[in-house]
Amino acid sequence: MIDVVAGIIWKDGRILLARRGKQKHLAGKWEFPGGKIELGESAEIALERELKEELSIQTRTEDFFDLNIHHYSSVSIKLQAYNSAYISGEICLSDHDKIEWVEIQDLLKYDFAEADIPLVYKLMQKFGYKDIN
Ligand SMILES: Nc1nc2c([nH]c(=O)n2[C@@H]2O[C@H](COP(=O)(O)OP(=O)(O)OP(=O)(O)O)[C@@H](O)[C@H]2O)c(=O)[nH]1
Repeated sequence: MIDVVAGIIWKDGRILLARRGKQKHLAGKWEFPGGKIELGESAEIALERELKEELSIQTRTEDFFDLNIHHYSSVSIKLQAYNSAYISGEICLSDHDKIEWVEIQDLLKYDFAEADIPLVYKLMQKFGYKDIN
């Protein structure tokens, strides 16, 4: 099982989504940016480190949102999602090929990695979009 932390990064009422680049596992899928937690590292610090490495931005990890355990055919992941505040830095892509700042009601337009889908539904429900299946 791989421990992964992902950020629900907020700016001006929108959330940052990133699309996985061509050479990656789950290429072309949209995700909440983040990455693998290293041994001995807290989820909060891992998230800030990954966002700096992958997107070149400074963030502050805020509260825990939810976790989902998902079994892909090749790997099982424990995906922990945290709300995260964007602090500074201009986004510079390395592992992703596209980003978008998205309003909550538009989240379902994106083809998410499977492990993220329960998190997306929970997020939408939390903000009052209840009539979704
Ligand atoms: N960062 C991130 N990874 C996710 C999400 N959903 C999801 O299934 N994953 C999976 O979790 C794993 C860890 O993410 P990662 O971005 O560090 O993976 P990676 O293989 O690019 O890392 P690496 O190249 O440094 O080894 C990947 O298999 C990725 O597909 C998500 O929302 N955010």
